[in-house]
Amino acid sequence: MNIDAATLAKLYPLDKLRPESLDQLVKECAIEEVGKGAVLFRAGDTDEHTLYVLSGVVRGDYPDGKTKTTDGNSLQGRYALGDLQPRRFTATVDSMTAHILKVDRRYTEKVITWDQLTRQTTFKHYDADPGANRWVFRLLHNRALHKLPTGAVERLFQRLEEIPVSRGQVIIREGDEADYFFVIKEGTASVSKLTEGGDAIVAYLVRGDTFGEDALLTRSVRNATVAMMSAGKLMRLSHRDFAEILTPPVVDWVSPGKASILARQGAQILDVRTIEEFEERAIKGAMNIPLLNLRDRIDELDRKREVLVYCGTGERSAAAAFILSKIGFTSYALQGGLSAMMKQLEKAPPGSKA
Ligand SMILES: Nc1ncnc2c1ncn2[C@@H]1O[C@@H]2COP(=O)(O)O[C@H]2[C@H]1O
Repeated sequence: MNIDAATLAKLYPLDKLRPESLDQLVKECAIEEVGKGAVLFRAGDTDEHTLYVLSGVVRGDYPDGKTKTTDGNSLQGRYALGDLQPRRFTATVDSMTAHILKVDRRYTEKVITWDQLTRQTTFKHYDADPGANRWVFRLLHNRALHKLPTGAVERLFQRLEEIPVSRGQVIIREGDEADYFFVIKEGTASVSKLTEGGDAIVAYLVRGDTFGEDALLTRSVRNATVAMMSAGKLMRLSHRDFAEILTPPVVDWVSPGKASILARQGAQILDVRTIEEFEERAIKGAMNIPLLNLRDRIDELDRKREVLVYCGTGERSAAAAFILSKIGFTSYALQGGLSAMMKQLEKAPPGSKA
């Protein structure tokens, strides 16, 4: 069974979306053909997907013994299957086969928010040309934004300010004070760092990519130079708006007490200070990836486990938690940094019941 925008347009609440939003969402959808007895989710599960029964029959068994049936060939198939989280019932395929459409719940929510926002006549960033809005859909893939409540996504788009940029223009210079966070609306940019051998390009950025968050979060100077490789447009967010809208929902702070519980439950402990600082004193069992190397060494972390990040005070760990969130890690930044954690460990060493 193929999925196209017309199929999505029959489903609630996707039927309200603009064609360009449906076209983007189609790319994120998967249809699975499953056989009788397959369990789609269990009561109590929490997961990232919204499911629709496109064909076949699915039985829902509630913990109290009640059951309900969803027939994909009837109107019921137009509504998401038991969309509350955690799941209220166990969903099992009851027909010989069923076709189940699966889509990332949080991405869908963000697309719906953007779509509704652009219908407001006061909204300044909507462009009737569908191609001109591609940066938005790419930006919405940024996993850090998935943590933003709907109101914050609206505020983010309202406060972004568009600026035209020319080829070769330096947007951020390594060592400068920080003022703005940027999203690329049109064009490409390079990120370079000063090395002993001169400037070295470390990354290329394209439409929908973001940059400039490190210095805002660490309250230090820019750690790289970002220059435009082509003319284009940037969207920028002031330091103040970044701190108000993006930092609180994206960076999850934990107290030393909660951090010890996370560590006991198997979270990876990541120290983002320099090698010298790490060698002098560190939390037992921690791995060291200095903040400046984190983007290049991300593969050393286990994506399936939570990451507890710490540094000296909390500022570098906030930036690290932001970088990790962007690519889908569940990460926490330790409030108060290493010394707060050391005090906690003296009170309750690992393995103790406290
Ligand atoms: N290796 C990298 N890959 C991608 N982006 C980077 C890399 N290093 C630095 N940056 C970005 O370049 C920006 C320079 O300014 P900031 O330090 O505020 O934030 C930095 C990051 O957003």
